Amino acid sequence: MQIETTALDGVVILTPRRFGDERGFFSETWNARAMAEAGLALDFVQDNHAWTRDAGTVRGLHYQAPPSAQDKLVRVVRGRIMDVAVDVRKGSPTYGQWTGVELSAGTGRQLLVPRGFLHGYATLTPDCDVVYKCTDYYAPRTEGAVRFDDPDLGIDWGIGPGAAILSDKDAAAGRFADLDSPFRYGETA
Ligand SMILES: Cc1cn([C@H]2C[C@H](O)[C@@H](COP(=O)(O)OP(=O)(O)O[C@H]3O[C@H](C)C(=O)[C@H](O)[C@H]3O)O2)c(=O)[nH]c1=O
Repeated sequence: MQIETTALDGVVILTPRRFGDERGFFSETWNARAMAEAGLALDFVQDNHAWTRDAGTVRGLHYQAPPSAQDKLVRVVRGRIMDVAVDVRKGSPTYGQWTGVELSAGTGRQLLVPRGFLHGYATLTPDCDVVYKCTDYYAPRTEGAVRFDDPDLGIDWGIGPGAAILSDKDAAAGRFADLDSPFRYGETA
């Protein structure tokens, strides 16, 4: 498994090895021992699968607050997305900064988004299947959300200037400047 760091400490790109042959390929997309050996021992308890019909759709930016904070391991099994993490750990030297990584079925790249980060993605193709593992269960009452197009964040989602397709919930999300993040840099609980 190849591991690449990003500008945000803790947000890492994982690319599992693919064994190709005349039939296609085989890949171990997650291996607890390999992750632990890489210092990424995470106890995932929930797998998610989101199918999105149209390109130009944005899901996010969301987090779940402690005690339901989630680390997420995101990958794409059909199509291509721009996967984005925003640092919302108070006291972090990269607080309010974002990183975007293209994930696709073609590359098999995965993004590890730890607790303490807002997460969202934009679909760059129609008919996108995104699957991701979480280290805590769904707890909607603990959810925090920020508008994907907040000017204070300045995220380039790779979907051009046209209106993004959003859920009503995401369209009503608040400003980053109004966020009272429950996360603090250096705290893991
Ligand atoms: C997240 C979630 C949702 N649901 C139900 C609740 C709603 O009836 C329906 C759609 O939920 P929502 O609109 O919150 O889905 P997304 O907009 O894709 O939300 C996700 O978007 C970004 C990318 C994230 O990282 C989070 O995992 C999550 O917030 O699925 C569940 O039953 N369990 C869950 O874990």
